Amino acid sequence: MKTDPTVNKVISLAGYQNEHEFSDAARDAIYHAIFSRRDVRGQFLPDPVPQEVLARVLTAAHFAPSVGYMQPWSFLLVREAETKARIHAAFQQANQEAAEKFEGERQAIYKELKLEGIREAPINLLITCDRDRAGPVVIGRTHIKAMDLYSSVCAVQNLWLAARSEGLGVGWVSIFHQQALRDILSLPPRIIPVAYLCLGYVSHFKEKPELESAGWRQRLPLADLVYDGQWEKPVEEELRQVLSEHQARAQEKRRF
Ligand SMILES: Cc1cc2c(cc1C)N(C[C@H](O)[C@H](O)[C@H](O)COP(=O)(O)O)c1[nH]c(=O)[nH]c(=O)c1N2
Repeated sequence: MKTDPTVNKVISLAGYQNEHEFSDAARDAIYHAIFSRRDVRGQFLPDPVPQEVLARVLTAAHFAPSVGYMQPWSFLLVREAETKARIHAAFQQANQEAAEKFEGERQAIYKELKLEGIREAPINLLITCDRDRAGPVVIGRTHIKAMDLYSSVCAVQNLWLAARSEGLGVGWVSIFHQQALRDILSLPPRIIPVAYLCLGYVSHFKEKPELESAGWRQRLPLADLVYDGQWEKPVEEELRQVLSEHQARAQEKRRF
């Protein structure tokens, strides 16, 4: 393989665009994980998750980017049935309150949705953010304090994708009063409960987001969300078409 410095491209029969890109198979695997990842609520199997597998997905989470390399996350494993039952009761209370926010047919659909797998998933995992992990001044967080929270969310996404590649489902449950999680899991005040996740092997991964299948909400057209230099100024038609085509390919699980 050779690099043509004038165009900064690798010239090779293998069809690589540049010397840093993954092989086709590796790249396909990354996109496959992204497009086939699902929020899992109702398909958990009781099969135990081997420690090796759990260690791999937690390591993936720990290698997420973080503001000022703060690594504000911790990973609180919840595996005892009794603690899960308390968490589930907290969910049920909050979920009842949430259902009341919708009216008529919308409320009926809401009540039909299964929005957690707390008791069925063998592992529940709380990913947190320690707002004091790296002292009062953190590179990149001086003006926007929420950057540490965003960093913990990056860890969540790493774990979610790694889990998909392991055949493990992940479901995010956020229908809680934060104080309930704090009380049940003894979190000190500086610790923010960022993501309560249900984790385990699954009978199957659904093709589409469950909220899409339930008619709650559809995936938005990407081309309408990409702007050109100014808020809501559309990009050129050619790029809009390429974006639409890629969204269709992703939805139909065709190769990129
Ligand atoms: C911050 C956050 C919080 C929640 C979620 C996600 C995220 C990112 N999601 C999952 C959400 O409904 C799901 O991601 C979308 O419906 C899209 O589906 P897929 O994840 O693509 O399957 C989610 N799902 C659920 O059943 N109960 C919940 O409380 C939550 N909470």
